[in-house]
Amino acid sequence: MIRFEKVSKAYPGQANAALDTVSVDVEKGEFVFLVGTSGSGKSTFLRLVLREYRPTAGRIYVGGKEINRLASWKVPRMRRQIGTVFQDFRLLNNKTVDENVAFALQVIGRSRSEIKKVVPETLEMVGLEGKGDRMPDELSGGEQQRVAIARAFVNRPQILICDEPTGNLDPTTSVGIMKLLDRINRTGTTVVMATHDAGIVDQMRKRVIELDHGRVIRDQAQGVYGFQH
Ligand SMILES: Nc1ncnc2c1ncn2[C@@H]1O[C@H](COP(=O)(O)OP(=O)(O)OP(=O)(O)O)[C@@H](O)[C@H]1O
Repeated sequence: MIRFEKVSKAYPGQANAALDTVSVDVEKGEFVFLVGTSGSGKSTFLRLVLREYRPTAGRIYVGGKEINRLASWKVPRMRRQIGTVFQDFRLLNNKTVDENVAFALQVIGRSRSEIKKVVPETLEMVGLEGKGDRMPDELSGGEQQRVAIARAFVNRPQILICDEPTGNLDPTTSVGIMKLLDRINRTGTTVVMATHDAGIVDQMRKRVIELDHGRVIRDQAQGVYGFQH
């Protein structure tokens, strides 16, 4: 589903590459944690999958297509198969919960009748039934993140990319969010999640890819956060 072949990325004016000859293969339906100290390249990896940047060298395939060869006008369609969830939720604060989730479908041209059906279903799935009329600032952090996940998942993308989704949440709330991401993964969605949350990584026992100075230094099935050497 996601394949990096000897991918390097150097930002302009930076002496060291943010990613250095990274080769990784993520199969459809996998759940993968990306770990590593601050600045090790996790966000750069995720942004390359979204083609927010192009690599300096190497090839990236998403859903079998080499995304760097894709014409710019095809990029929005490619991104539709990828949902994104961030640490800071990124909700539209002047819109209700319903509107936030519906918006993701409106921009891809779904019909009003479909939106009316799918939005409540998705809110129920993330545990927010009955909260569609609330504004984001009337929700807890955990609930806001559930809205963000509903919005990311509402068009049933093949891939969910999460950049520190529990970074602003307390441990108990984080466990709830991880259960939800696990459920989404079980529907067949590939999940790639960058995190500093050792407790969660150790609990979930999923594949762990560790980056250090832009290089993959560990790729472990059913891994833990900090490997005992
Ligand atoms: N837009 C940019 N321009 C220049 N350098 C950048 C840019 N974005 C990231 N970098 C550099 O690339 C390297 C990797 O950064 P990246 O954000 O990918 O790390 P990270 O592992 O996600 O870190 P964190 O855990 O703090 O989010 C760092 O040295 C960073 O300073």
